[in-house]
Amino acid sequence: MKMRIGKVERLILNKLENSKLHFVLIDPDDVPPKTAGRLAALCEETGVDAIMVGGSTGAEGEVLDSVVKAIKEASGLPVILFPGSHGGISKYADAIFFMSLLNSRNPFFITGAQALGAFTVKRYGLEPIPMAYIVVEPGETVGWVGDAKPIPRHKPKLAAAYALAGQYLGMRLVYLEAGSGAPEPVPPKMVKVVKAAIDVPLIVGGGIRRGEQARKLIEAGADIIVTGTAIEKSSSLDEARKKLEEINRAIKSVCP
Ligand SMILES: CC(C)=CCC/C(C)=C/CC/C(C)=C/CC/C(C)=C/COP(=O)(O)OP(=O)(O)O
Ligand SMILES: O=P(O)(O)OC[C@@H](O)CO
Ligand SMILES: [Mg+2]
Repeated sequence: MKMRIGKVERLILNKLENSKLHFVLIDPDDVPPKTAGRLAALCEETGVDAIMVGGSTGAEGEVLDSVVKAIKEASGLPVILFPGSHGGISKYADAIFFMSLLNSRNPFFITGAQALGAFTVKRYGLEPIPMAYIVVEPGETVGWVGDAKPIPRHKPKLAAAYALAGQYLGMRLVYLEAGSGAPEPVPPKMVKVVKAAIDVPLIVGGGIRRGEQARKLIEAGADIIVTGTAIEKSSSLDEARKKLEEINRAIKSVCP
């Protein structure tokens, strides 16, 4: 049997040779297809590297499909599913973060949803990208829904231990999540300690609203920054453009 790295993962790895990356999360529960398409086009224009689609609640079925389709029609960016369960799978996407919430108390979020979704991913020909998902305080909706035991903000070594365990289990990405809409992002000190422990790329998301925060996280060792709320909640497309430009500039200003 030959295990192959897929197209989207290869693209991410190639891009990481030259710069740090910015992914934007669109939640189909909050953003209708037309707006999702407009935001995706804006993301492409301003230099965002990929679009993630998902949500803890309600991002399933027709609602999910129509948002993924609208994004694919409006932009050439890779669309990566960010599922809250096996319900969050759409055949119109390019890839899926095949994630395990390593610090959940509930086996459903560690291996259960994955088993229930595995054959759907295969049938749709989606590219699975194995990812260790670690929820840090406060964790917000995903911490509650995913029944996480959130990593205390002042215990970076605990996060590093989960991250390294994820790598040793074969996961090719690590995602540190403070929770969508968190008042503060994951502490840069924690990012630094996690990065020093692992060899796979590190994604950081949750509560990142300003370029300055993104820059500090990148300087601490993040490879990919995820923003959702900051873009989603912009009052107009013009505001969203300014936000995207501010955060992209901050991310790309740090040399790899
Ligand atoms: C790989 C497969 C098939 C399933 C994985 C299932 C797992 C492990 C999910 C982890 C737990 C979970 C509920 C993740 C959801 C992550 C996500 C899409 C967060 C987006 O933000 P929201 O939590 O929707 O925030 P708001 O409600 O504030 O928008
Ligand atoms: O909405 P925000 O706070 O940007 O968080 C994005 C992402 O990390 C959620 O999974
Ligand atoms: Mg949501």
